Amino acid sequence: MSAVVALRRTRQPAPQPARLALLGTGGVGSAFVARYARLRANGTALPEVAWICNARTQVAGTDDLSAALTQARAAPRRHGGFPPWAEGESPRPGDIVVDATASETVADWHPEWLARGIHVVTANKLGTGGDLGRAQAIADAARQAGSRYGDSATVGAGLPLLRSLRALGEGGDRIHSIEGVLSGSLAWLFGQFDGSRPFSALLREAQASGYTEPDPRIDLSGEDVRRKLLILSRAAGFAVSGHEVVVESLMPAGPAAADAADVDVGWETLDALLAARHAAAVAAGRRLCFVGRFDADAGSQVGLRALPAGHPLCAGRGTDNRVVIHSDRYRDRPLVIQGPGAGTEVTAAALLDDVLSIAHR
Ligand SMILES: NC(=O)C1=CN([C@@H]2O[C@H](COP(=O)(O)OP(=O)(O)OC[C@H]3O[C@@H](n4cnc5c(N)ncnc54)[C@H](O)[C@@H]3O)[C@@H](O)[C@H]2O)C=CC1
Ligand SMILES: N[C@@H](CC=O)C(=O)O
Repeated sequence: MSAVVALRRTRQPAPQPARLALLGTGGVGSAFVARYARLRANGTALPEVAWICNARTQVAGTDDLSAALTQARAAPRRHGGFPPWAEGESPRPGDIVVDATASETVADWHPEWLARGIHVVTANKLGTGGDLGRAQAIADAARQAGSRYGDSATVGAGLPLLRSLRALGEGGDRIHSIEGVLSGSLAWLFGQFDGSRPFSALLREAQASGYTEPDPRIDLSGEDVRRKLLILSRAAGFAVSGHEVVVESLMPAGPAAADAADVDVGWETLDALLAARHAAAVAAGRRLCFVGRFDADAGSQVGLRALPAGHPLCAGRGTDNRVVIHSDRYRDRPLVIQGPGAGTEVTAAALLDDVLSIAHR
């Protein structure tokens, strides 16, 4: 006769629903809130936004997210001290932090959150495109804690670049090279620049359209492309350090040395410089393209190139990124991925795609 032993069950607390914390209420953060509200209104199940934060304040999420966003954006400047979100209630395991800042401080928190079981979704490239140690700490923390790192907004504003590289690696392919136009703002600028309007005027337009970094020097110095190339090559399995990427900067000395607040002051110094490069390229039947290249054997470079007008890298339009990947299976004919690679709306959409993929897993 068998005995059925009733085991007394220890009562498990009901799992708490995941919440969202949005850090950053600039162009991308605001577009995130607008898209979030649209998706919710259409019936998409999304975690509640518990906090909206920026460098100045933290506002509790309410049903009226647009009002919470307005309140956060209107908060007065603050000087020194911990960021407001670091002083309040912490997210708990299972929550999702969305990083729509360009902040080193916030990027430094990525490994810490992941280690605590908090998922991170980011447009901020500094987490995996900056210091190699931090990028490795992010990967280790996510693996050990089982938390997720949504990074599709960091390169190509959500184009299927990182996921394609990872799929190739998982399928046993070694990546040979990754080359392309990786800056949406510079693609747009060099596509528009025909000598009829000063480069500085176009730059201000790109800035107003939300294509550039908060500090456009990050684009013009090639730093943004260096970060993206590092993110891509690291995702392809190569432990590349920033100093291994040879970068040609477009920055003239004046704006390079200016305070961030005065950064608009010297853009006119770019005009003559780039007009001369443009005229020389046109005279040779070429087009200016700002290109990043990672080669598994020959290293990495970033810089402005004058390419034959029919060159495959010149085929994009507007803010298009165009990336050419060679791997074991794509040895002779590469995989080519092209599409809009900058802009607050596509970037916010990429962030929400990552949130949805984590929330609905
Ligand atoms: N604009 C685009 O096309 C794309 C942008 N990105 C990335 O998105 C991020 C945001 O870009 P934007 O919205 O244009 O910048 P933005 O300058 O308009 O906004 C940045 C926000 O971050 C906040 N912030 C700064 N330090 C903070 C801190 N310590 N704690 C909390 N909040 C802090 C600021 O208060 C501000 O609200 C950047 O990392 C950028 O590289 C990524 C892909 C495409
Ligand atoms: N400033 C960046 C924005 C997206 O990453 C770019 O120009 O591509």
